[in-house]
Amino acid sequence: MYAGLVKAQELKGATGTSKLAPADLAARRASATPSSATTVVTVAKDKKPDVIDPKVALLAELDKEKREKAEMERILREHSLSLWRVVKLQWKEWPVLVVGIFMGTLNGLIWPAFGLVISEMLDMFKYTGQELQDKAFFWFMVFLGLGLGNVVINLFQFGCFGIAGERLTRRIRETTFAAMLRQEMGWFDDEKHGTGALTVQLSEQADLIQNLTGPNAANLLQLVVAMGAAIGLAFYFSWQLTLVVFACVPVIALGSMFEAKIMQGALNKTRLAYAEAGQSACDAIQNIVMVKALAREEYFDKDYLRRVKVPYVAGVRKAVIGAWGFGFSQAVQFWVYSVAFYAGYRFVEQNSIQTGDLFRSIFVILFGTISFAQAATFGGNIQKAKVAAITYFDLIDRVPPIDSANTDGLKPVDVAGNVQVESGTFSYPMRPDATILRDFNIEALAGKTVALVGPSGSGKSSTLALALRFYELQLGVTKVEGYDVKEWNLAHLREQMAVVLQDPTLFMGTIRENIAYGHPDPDSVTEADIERCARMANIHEFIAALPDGYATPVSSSQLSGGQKQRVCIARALVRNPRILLLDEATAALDSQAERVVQAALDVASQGRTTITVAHRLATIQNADVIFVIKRGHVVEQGTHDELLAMRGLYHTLVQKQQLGAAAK
Ligand SMILES: Nc1ncnc2c1ncn2[C@@H]1O[C@H](COP(=O)(O)OP(=O)(O)OP(=O)(O)O)[C@@H](O)[C@H]1O
Repeated sequence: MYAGLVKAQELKGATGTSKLAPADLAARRASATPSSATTVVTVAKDKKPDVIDPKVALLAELDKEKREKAEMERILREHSLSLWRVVKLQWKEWPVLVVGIFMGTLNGLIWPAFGLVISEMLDMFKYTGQELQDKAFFWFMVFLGLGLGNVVINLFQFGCFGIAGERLTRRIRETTFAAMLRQEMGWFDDEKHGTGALTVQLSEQADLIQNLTGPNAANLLQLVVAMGAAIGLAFYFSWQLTLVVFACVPVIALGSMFEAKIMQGALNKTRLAYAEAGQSACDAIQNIVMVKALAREEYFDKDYLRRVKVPYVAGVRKAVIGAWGFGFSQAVQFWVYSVAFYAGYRFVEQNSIQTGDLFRSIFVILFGTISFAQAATFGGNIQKAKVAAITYFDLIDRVPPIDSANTDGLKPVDVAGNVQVESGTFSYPMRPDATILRDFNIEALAGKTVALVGPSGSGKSSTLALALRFYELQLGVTKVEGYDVKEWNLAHLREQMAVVLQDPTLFMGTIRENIAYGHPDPDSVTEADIERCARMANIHEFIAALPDGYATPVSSSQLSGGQKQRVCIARALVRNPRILLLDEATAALDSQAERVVQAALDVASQGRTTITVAHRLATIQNADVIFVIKRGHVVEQGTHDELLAMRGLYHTLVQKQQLGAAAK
């Protein structure tokens, strides 16, 4: 009774935490010790689901944008991008690119040429009768031809650059993924290379790099050619007038920049103001009980309306400023023409240029700008594209210290399965200051079953990772079959081993595929092999009873944890490994599934070296040698009986488990 009251009060005290902002609550949960975590979870159950504060979310988003920008700037500062390498990336597509470049050049010429044609065409009105009719028909045909040319040119220009771009994307994705898979485990431990970051890199990087190539390159080419041709022709017809127009360019550029700046500032203000209004609504909804109890619905409604007015005003301001800005930047263009025409008139008056050249020059610039404007959609985000290209080249250039693409190294045959770690000192690359194993020695003789036991975090799983050469010792040596693992051919080393982990990992595909790809050459695995391994893993009957048998996709088969684990054991067996590594293979299962899986594992370990990590000591009693590990050091070793007789750590662990079992 008393205990119950204390507990009730503890819970009440804990409800105070509900006052915390959601972010704080989340942070507390994340850092909570197991016992305090339980309390917080209880509180969370009683509480309404956390509402994400829109202002906090927006500030976090703005902060993220700021950090991403800073990181981008850092990458751009510290690395240089060789444009030549980007060009070489597209090398293979040169036939389509040549066509695309040719068409892009023509496309850039089309509008300045049109300007020229118009100015020439105006000339025809000085003719009359048949002559005028002939000229009119001629220009009719010219425009028709220009239209048709436009269709063909655009088709080939964008088609070719588009195809080249898509091929490039595919190649970048393939090479990126291959480069990722090639990296050592330590690389994956870095939070920069977490699953989320890598999948985003895989999906976005190629598209971003395309901004430096593909259709964007087509646009850039068109833009350069259009401007080049327009300026060249304009200069040719009247250099004086062209210089006058040039003098106005900074005004046009300033107009556009001014507009963009004001719009961005207004946009950020509106976003923040909306977020603040949202925060008030969010507060009211989160505390709806109190709002209703106080009958303050109207008050909160008015408060919300008052707050929404701020972003409304900001929005209207933005629209008006935007309209002014747009109008102004358009007007500037006309003002430039007015200056040009007036200057033109003065030049004609002074006889410095002919009227015909004045028109040619003005029309060429006028229509050249149209092409420029069309192509100015080009850009995407060049900065982001450059960062993506730098990151891509960095990744594909990186030669990992433990390189799974390296085909060198020893390939011993007739491996018996001896494993040793001698005087090992080890820390993980991402935590070099934390020594995980110290003066660590274990030996697993061929065909024997060796167990690693000890408190959580003592370094048992790390030992298996060393045998697989996922990581390397800083001091000492890990040997397989008497050879340092560093001397082995990496793929061949791992082919000698199979791993069964605590959480069964099955991949997309059928049960058959999931078993077969355990083999180094999955295509060579026969139906009989698969069935034999499934029988040994004690899962054949179950699979055979499924409507599609081994062809059942694992996603739809709804396998239980124990069944999945047995499929994993079959997959391990199909490799016919000399060394079987079991890392808490039955720990996630209930006792009935554990028995079945344990029986499968007992069969699987026959005739091969087995190194097993286990918390449940009952499962490793029959091991040939048990190593008891404490804080990265082997403190006891021997058989179950020998260790019990020592009355040391192993004895204590067994006693604890027996007590635990008895208590249950
Ligand atoms: N990839 C990693 N990077 C950095 N530290 C790691 C990594 N993996 C494990 N560790 C740390 O190494 C120590 C030993 O971990 P290991 O998994 O080998 O212990 P364990 O004895 O198998 O523990 P458990 O029984 O709980 O699985 C732990 O402190 C763990 O936090």
